Amino acid sequence: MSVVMYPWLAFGHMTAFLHLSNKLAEKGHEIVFLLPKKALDQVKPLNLYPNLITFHTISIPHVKGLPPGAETNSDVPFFLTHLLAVAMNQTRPEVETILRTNKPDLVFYDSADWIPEIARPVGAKTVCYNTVSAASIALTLVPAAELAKPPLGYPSSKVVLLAREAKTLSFVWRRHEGIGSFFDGKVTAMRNCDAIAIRTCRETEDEPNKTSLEPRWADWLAKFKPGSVVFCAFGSQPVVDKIDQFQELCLGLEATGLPFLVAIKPPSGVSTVEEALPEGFQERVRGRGVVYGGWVQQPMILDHPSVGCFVSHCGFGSTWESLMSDCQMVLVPQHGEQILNARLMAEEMEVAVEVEREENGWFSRRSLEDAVKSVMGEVSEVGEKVRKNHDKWRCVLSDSGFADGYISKFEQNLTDLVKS
Ligand SMILES: C[C@@H]1O[C@@H](OC[C@H]2O[C@@H](Oc3cc4c(O)cc(O)cc4[o+]c3-c3ccc(O)c(O)c3)[C@H](O)[C@@H](O)[C@@H]2O)[C@H](O)[C@H](O)[C@H]1O
Ligand SMILES: O=c1ccn([C@@H]2O[C@H](COP(=O)(O)OP(=O)(O)O[C@H]3OC[C@@H](O)[C@H](O)[C@H]3O)[C@@H](O)[C@H]2O)c(=O)[nH]1
Repeated sequence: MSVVMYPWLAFGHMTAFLHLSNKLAEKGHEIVFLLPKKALDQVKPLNLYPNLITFHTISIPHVKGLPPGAETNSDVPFFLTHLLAVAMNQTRPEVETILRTNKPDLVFYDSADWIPEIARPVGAKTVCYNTVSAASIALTLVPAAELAKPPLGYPSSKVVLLAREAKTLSFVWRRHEGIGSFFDGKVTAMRNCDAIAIRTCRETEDEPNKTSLEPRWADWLAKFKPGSVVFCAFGSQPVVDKIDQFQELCLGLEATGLPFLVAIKPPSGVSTVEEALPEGFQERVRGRGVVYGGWVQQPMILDHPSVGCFVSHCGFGSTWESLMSDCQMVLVPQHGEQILNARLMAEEMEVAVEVEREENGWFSRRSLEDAVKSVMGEVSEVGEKVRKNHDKWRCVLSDSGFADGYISKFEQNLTDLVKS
């Protein structure tokens, strides 16, 4: 089959689409992968089948209100995400031309809800591929009487939001000029496609990677004892918005006394992470702690023998990557969808520890320090419990028959869809 993929302009989505592309290419299918120019450097190394997966860069137009040159979510503050959706909508003519030229059998998309309208005339079937958890979809898209009330038949009493956390979902129904609401867009995307796919269960992020870890990090990590370093990463988007919370995070890691590497975007109001660091912090942690504002090779860092703990924001990509690693996991989710991923890991599967928050939703350096120590301490009941459960899950999820079964069935469904 020939397939075109056009994911939402966020790394968490692009990487998930690329992992699926690898699985389809492994079966011999051809993929044209559409993405903004700026994302190419990060996404290209994940391509395991360059003979079958071709990247095609799309020009993302400037929209008033977006930072100049913004092309992906990592260039855009969270509260302006809707403008990135406006920019993506303006790429429709370019994508239409690509579909007319390529005449694919299938087009995969998640956010660009107009894809079915331009795919149908060229005879292509469409798949709305959801890269976030089924729980997040259920709580945001199934209309319920109360905000974020789980719909009928929802299988968990633990993967839920507290009342104050549910308030963060108000953006779902907020209408924006020209694009309507997030809810409208997602429902249109789901209604008009020929098939809905959801990324769930065994993930593909544990693919062997062809490149090696950058020497600057490999050399730095090699200085520390096996399993001793805390790696903290908050995804590709700026998520810790407030400078005070950013500093609590740094101070909490400092207080653990362990070596640590943080990869995070700067908070609002500053342009580099260095400007936001607490006073005297760099001098105090020199030699054992680094806070870095650029892109790092996360899966490879998680795989490094010196790394023993992953402090994560619970993006769904990072959630799967941490599950497949053998790091202890500490969770500091920032938004509704990430909070649900955290509940799944901490409450339902009991493989991780979620950092406690105060009534106002903030976490303190002390709560972060406690959470890290609870999983890294040599004699810790909690640490032992989550490690044991995590080992069990990793074993189940890594079994090769497990993943292959899913992919083969999925490929068969796609073949039937194309023939139908
Ligand atoms: C703060 C607001 O953020 C903006 O959200 C965009 C981000 O949305 C993330 O997550 C979701 C994606 C999907 C999806 O692809 C398909 C679905 O059927 C449902 C969802 O739901 C969510 C989701 C759910 C709950 C929640 O609290 C969320 O924050 C998101 C996506 O992964 C991320 O990459 C996007 O950037 C939103 O546009 C809004 O304008 C902002 O104010
Ligand atoms: O420096 C970096 C940052 C990120 N990454 C990779 O980029 C991906 C990030 O994806 P995540 O899903 O974890 O997080 P993001 O915040 O980028 O994603 C976004 O879309 C997916 C949603 O589940 C998240 O809630 C949303 O924030 C991961 O595969 C991670 O390994 C790096 O390799 N290096």
